[in-house]
Amino acid sequence: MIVLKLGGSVITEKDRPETLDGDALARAADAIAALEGDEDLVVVHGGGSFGHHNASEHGITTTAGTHDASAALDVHGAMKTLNQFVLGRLLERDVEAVPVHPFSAGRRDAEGNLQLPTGQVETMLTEGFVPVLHGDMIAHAGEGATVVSGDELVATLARALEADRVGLCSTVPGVLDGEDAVIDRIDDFDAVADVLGASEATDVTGGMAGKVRTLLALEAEASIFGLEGLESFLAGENPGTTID
Ligand SMILES: Nc1ncnc2c1ncn2[C@@H]1O[C@H](COP(=O)(O)OP(=O)(O)OP(=O)(O)O)[C@@H](O)[C@H]1O
Ligand SMILES: C=C(C)CCOP(=O)(O)O
Repeated sequence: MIVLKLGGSVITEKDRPETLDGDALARAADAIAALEGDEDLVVVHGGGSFGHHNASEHGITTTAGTHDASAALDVHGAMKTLNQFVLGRLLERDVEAVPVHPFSAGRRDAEGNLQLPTGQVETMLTEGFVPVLHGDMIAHAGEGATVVSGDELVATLARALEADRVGLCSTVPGVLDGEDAVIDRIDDFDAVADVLGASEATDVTGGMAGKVRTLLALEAEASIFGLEGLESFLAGENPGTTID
């Protein structure tokens, strides 16, 4: 069982609102379609230039919510638009991709912890589908609705489904050190904290520091790599940075 996140920074042009990077998405879809064997795959995608701009305009983050349904739907609608593009590129390649919209499926409790039932995802997998989730809005006790990042969804799914492998395909070839070289392995947040930054583009969910923190908390080993590493990751290798 593999849980794979396609970073919004890879599949969109993150600096230009609601702009797809069609070539990059096609390459990612090619790599997924080439996955051999009968390994289960769950795909999660991030927002990139879809979702983050809308959330930022409304002042919505993962902790600061809104009770304004039209603001929530603005962000959710942008993410559904991107989800349609991702599904479309996968379907064109005969990947049996089906959507799961987290806004309709999960919630956060008053402490902000994500609760995401996964029965539908498990049944989809058993029936031969590739579930495709995405960063989204989510009902949040006491806050209205907040943003849930694709990274959080990956971590929650990996735990619930007992994933063997977790991959984050981003726009960088891995986590970079102070000299921009890829760090091979990270097992301690403090050892790398000073090189981990936010995203360079509009991003309400935490950039690289948030990713490393989230992945370190997982039991399964995880990899962060660029588009050029996606095929080898799906083939069982460990491109980029391994987080354990
Ligand atoms: N030490 C680091 N190594 C690599 N990237 C870093 C580092 N510090 C900060 N970054 C930034 O983190 C970005 C990746 O995080 P980002 O959240 O944008 O990725 P994503 O998950 O692909 O996109 P999205 O959040 O839209 O889904 C890089 O593009 C880079 O700007
Ligand atoms: C709704 C939004 C902003 C999606 C956030 O998902 P991410 O790009 O994985 O951080």
